[in-house]
Amino acid sequence: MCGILAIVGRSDVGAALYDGLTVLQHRGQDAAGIATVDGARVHLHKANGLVKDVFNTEHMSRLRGRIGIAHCRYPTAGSEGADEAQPFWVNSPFGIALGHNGNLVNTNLLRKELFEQDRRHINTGSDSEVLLNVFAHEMQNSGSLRATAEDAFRAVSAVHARCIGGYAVVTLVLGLGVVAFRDVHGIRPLVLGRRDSDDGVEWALASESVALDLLGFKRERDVRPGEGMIITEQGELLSQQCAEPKQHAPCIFEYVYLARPDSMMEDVSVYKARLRMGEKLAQKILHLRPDHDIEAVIPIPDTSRTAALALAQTLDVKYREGFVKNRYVGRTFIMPGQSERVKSVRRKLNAIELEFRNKCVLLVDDSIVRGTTSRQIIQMAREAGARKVYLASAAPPVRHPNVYGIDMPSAEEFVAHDRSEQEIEQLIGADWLIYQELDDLIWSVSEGNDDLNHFDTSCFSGEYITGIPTGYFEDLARARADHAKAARRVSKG
Ligand SMILES: O=P(O)(O)OC[C@H]1O[C@H](OP(=O)(O)OP(=O)(O)O)[C@H](O)[C@@H]1O
Ligand SMILES: NC(=O)CC[C@H](N)C(=O)O
Ligand SMILES: [Mg+2]
Repeated sequence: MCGILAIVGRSDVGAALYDGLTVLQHRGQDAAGIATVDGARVHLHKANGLVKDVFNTEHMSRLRGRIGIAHCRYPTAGSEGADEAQPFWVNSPFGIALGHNGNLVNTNLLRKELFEQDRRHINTGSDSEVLLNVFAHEMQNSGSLRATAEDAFRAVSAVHARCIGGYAVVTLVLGLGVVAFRDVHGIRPLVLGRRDSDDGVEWALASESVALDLLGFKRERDVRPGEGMIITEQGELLSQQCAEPKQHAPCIFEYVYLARPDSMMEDVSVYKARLRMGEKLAQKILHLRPDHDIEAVIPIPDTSRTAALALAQTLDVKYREGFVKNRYVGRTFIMPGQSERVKSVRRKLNAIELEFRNKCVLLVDDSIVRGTTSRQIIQMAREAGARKVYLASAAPPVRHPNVYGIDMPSAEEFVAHDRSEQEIEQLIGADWLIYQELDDLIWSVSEGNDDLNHFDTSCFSGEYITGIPTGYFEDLARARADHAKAARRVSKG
C-alpha cells in the first residue's frame, strides 16, 4: 500500500512533497521518489530506502517547480529494485510521470497488449509501469499536439476499461497539470485538499489526509471511484466521472492496519473505527466468557493500541503498556523477507517484566497475518512471567491473498491458512485466541459513514470484487512468495 501525493502550488513544492512523504512513510518503506515540473522540464529523483535517506540537500535543490508528485513504495509486483521505484516516467506523449498505489491483476494481458498492439516496451516487472504505459498510450491516441483535459478524461476512461485491480494514481502531464484517478471500486484511497494562499488556491491529493494536515491543506473530499480529476497548471480543478458507477468497496484493511489513526478515509476517522473494533472485540469476549480472568489488557505496539484501549475500557480491565517499541525500527509486516521480519520483532519490542509477572494478560493485535509477531510476543510475555497469555485480534483470520496493493501473495504463508482457530491458538502458543467477527469489523468502519456499507474484505472472506483472471493466484504466489523473493535476492548476489 504505497503512499502517493501530488501538489499544484503557487511556489516551489519540492520541500512540501518531501514533508508529506515523511508522514506517508508507514505505507511504504522500500523506496521513495519525487518528480516536479519546472517550466518545460521534469526533475525526478528516486531510490531505494526511507524518505530521509533517499533525498539529500542537493537532490532537493534540483527538485524545483510548483507542481509535483511523490511516492513511497511497498512492492507488490516485480522486484524490490531501485529501477521499480516510483514515480515512473515516459517522455512520449507530452512527458508523463506516474505514482501508483495498488496492484493490477491483469498485468500479464496488458503487457502483451502493450507490446503487440500498442508497440510499447515495458522495461521492468512493475504493474505500475504497465499502468503508466496504458495511460500514455491512450493519451497518445488523441493525436493532440498539446495535452488537453478532454484527452486526459478519455485516457482515464480507457484505463478504467482496460485495467483490472486496485489503483489510486497521481500523474504529471507536461503542459496540462496533475491528472489523478481511482479504480472503479475505490479500493485504494485518495483524498483531495485545498489551501488558499495569497497568490491563489493550491491543491493537494494524498493517500491519507494526514499528509494534508501536515501541509496545511483542508480536506475537501475523497476522489470518487472511477472519477478522473485534473488540476491544471493554472490551478483549475476539473472533474469527470470516467466509468459507470460500480459497487464502492474501499479496502477494509486500511482501517485495520495500513492507515495512520489520525487519517480520515471516506469520511471515517480511522482512529474511531479502531476504537469501535476494540469495543466489539470486548463484547465478544464478554459474551464467550462473562467471568473471564483477564487482569490486564496489553497492546502489541504500534497499531493495535487504539483498539486495545477501547477493549480494556469496555471490559473494565486495566490497560497496560507491557511492550516498549524501539522507535527506530520500522513496520515489520511490510518488510520484504520473513527472516528480516522475525528478527525485527525482537529488535522492535521489549517487555516490561513487571506488567506480566504472575498475571493473566490479554495481548491485543490489530491483525494476525503470518503469525510472526504473535508467536514471538506470546513467548516474550511468558518469559516475562505471565501466568496466562490470551491473544485477541481486532481483525478476523487472514486466510486469502490480497491482490489489490498489500503484499500478501501466498495463502500458504498465513498462519490461519487451512487451520481452525483452535489449531492457530496451539501453534502460536496462546492460552486463548479470540478473533474479531467479520460483520463486527465491517460495522466498526461503516458506523462512521452512513453511505458506506460495502468493503473489499478479500483477505478475510476470499471475495474479490474485481473478479480475478484464471491462473493469477498461482502466478502471484510463484512470483512473490517469500521463498521466491529470497531466491531473487540470492541470484542477485
Ligand atoms: O502476523 P504478522 O505477520 O506478524 O503480521 C501482523 C503484525 O504486523 C503488523 O505490525 P507492524 O510491526 O508491521 O507495524 P505496527 O508497528 O504499525 O504495528 C501488525 O500490526 C501486526 O502486529
Ligand atoms: N503497495 C503498492 O501500492 C505497490 C504499487 C505497485 N504495485 C508496486 O509494486 O510498486
Ligand atoms: Mg503491529
